[in-house]
Amino acid sequence: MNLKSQYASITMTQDIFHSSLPLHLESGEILPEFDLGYTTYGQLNADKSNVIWVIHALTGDSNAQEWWNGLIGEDKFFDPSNHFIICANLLGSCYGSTQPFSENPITGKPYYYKFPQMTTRDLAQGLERLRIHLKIEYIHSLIGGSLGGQVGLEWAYLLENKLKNAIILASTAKTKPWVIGFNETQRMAIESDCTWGEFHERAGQKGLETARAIAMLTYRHPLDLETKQSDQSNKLDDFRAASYLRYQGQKLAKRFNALSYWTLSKTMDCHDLGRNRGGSEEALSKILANVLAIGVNSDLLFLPSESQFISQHVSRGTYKEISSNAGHDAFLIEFEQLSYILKSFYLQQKN
Ligand SMILES: CC(=O)SCCNC(=O)CCNC(=O)[C@H](O)C(C)(C)COP(=O)(O)OP(=O)(O)OC[C@H]1O[C@@H](n2cnc3c(N)ncnc32)[C@H](O)[C@@H]1OP(=O)(O)O
Ligand SMILES: N[C@@H](CCO)C(=O)O
Repeated sequence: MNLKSQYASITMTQDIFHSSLPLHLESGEILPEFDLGYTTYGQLNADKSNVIWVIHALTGDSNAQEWWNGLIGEDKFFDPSNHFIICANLLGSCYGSTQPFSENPITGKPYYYKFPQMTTRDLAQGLERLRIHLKIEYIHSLIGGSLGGQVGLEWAYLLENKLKNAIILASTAKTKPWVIGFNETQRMAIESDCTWGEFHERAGQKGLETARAIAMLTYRHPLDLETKQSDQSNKLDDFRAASYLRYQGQKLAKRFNALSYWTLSKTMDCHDLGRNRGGSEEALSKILANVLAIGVNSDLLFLPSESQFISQHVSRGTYKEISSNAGHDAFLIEFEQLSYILKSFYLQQKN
């Protein structure tokens, strides 16, 4: 299906890939079949060398040109006039891919709370199926931040020499207890919603609001809130920071569901590139692609040292840092710095 692009000259397609073959998950469970919603921008060039594969973060979707609009689009760093850009909605997420509200073909009913646990390795396997389906033999660059970076690392490991560059932003080779702890507080918020356990798409939505409010405090830096959410008058209540977090919670709950959120946060928790591969250092050293690991100086969730670790242990690694008060989410916001970092990374390869 072709959709009308906001740019008349650029081709944009949106489709759903259906895999009728089972996906054997790391947990030992099996997903009998699955869908992946995906979007492409631009066209594959004659020598099939211009594929840019974007991997979204926790609550993103496949419309990469919308949520990464400072990086992807006409005259942006990744320009669909030159690149064939693909982004697929990750397994477990609710934007066109198989997720807890999808029908389990074995029972004929939605999975709901019995949706299998998925790892970032499983999610990468899902993307690999789509790559094969699209007959893409070579990926010029994959790029992803946070959860998208975790999946990106797993996929870079699997792709071996089918990938030239992996750009991993604000992410990690193995999820630290700090992040698992924050994710657990968010799941506790969801569990405390009295509708959690019910069998409908709004189950746990109030809890999801609280979960997102907690998460926002890990995606921002205290200085960011200080700058944007300080109150001018001598207030005793109704602080801006409070309404900001409530608003952010409501905003997410309108577009996401608690079961997908739960599933993907569990996926993030058990991310470990080195599992059954001799540890993180060993696994990183086996990645054949050039790896650009980008940290954010104010990231309180995935620390810059975790991105440095990635760059130090892959065989061809570069580390760059975004300087920002925005915190973790700077990778979704600081487009100018990001474009500059990417430009210097690709230039360095030519020399
Ligand atoms: C269908 C879809 O949307 S698909 C998925 C799109 N999202 C993704 O892909 C996930 C990645 N993106 C993100 O996480 C975010 O969009 C980011 C990080 C890029 C930017 O976050 P934002 O929420 O836009 O930025 P910020 O933290 O500055 O908050 C601004 C919002 O808070 C509101 N706000 C700011 N201060 C306050 C306050 N004191 N009280 C209430 N609301 C406030 C603003 O009005 C604004 O609202 P809006 O989003 O309705 O315009
Ligand atoms: N803000 C990101 C999560 C942090 O990487 C998202 O909502 O996808």
